[in-house]
Amino acid sequence: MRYGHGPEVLRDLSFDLPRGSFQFLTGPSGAGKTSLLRLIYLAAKPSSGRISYFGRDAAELTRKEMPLLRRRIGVVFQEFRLLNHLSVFDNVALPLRIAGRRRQDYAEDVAELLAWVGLGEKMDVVPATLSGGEQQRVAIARAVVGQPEILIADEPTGNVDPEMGMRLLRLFAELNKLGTTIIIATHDLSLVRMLDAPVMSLSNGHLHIRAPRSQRQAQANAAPEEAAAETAAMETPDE
Ligand SMILES: Nc1ncnc2c1ncn2[C@@H]1O[C@H](COP(=O)(O)OP(=O)(O)OP(=O)(O)O)[C@@H](O)[C@H]1O
Repeated sequence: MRYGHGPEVLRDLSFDLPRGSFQFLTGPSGAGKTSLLRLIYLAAKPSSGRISYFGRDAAELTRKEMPLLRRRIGVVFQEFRLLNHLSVFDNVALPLRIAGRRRQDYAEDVAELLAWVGLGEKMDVVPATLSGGEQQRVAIARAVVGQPEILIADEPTGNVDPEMGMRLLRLFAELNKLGTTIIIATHDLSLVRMLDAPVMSLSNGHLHIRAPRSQRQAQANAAPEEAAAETAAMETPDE
């Protein structure tokens, strides 16, 4: 991927996000994490190469199919993208309304989710009156409320304290247990260590994927020398 005639920001990437998997995406600032998430969300097109979704080549999706596909994906953007003419409650309920659900059927779920992210008292205010961390939690609640098939989150805990960060990670882990495929970009390695998940690591536009901790430990027990060599080869500057 390149922007305009600029240099390649991502190159030689090839990977699958297996259905129901959970992965972290890490890498230094400017490594291309947001660009990769934008490709995955189909908000940007690869300059060359192919992305396929649920077995379909993304380039072949029609104008009608694209919004339908996006409804199956929940996204937490770095800049939140909340609607300021709607209350916090209505921002979170928006994906359900778009999906044709009735207010009386979802009101309780939305209120419960907002209470879980610590915003039970702020349901009726507009997002502009909230702090950055509170707005981030509204964006997260909106992304997860419809139990999307895929959740893409760009630094979803960037503006909250460590305790809330762990709470949000638990929310993502619960969603993953219900079957949602999750990819979370983060600089926060303490978050990464909390889950036994694979870590996709970007550096200078290249990607490498580190297996989950338990898998690496099992390998180390089975073949200690090979595992040590592999670990040395995969060591990255951010861990
Ligand atoms: N709209 C754009 N136009 C031109 N170049 C861009 C644009 N967006 C990003 N870039 C460049 O692409 C590279 C990767 O940026 P990207 O935002 O994907 O990195 P990142 O890993 O998400 O960084 P951070 O952790 O700081 O958010 C950077 O060199 C950046 O300058």
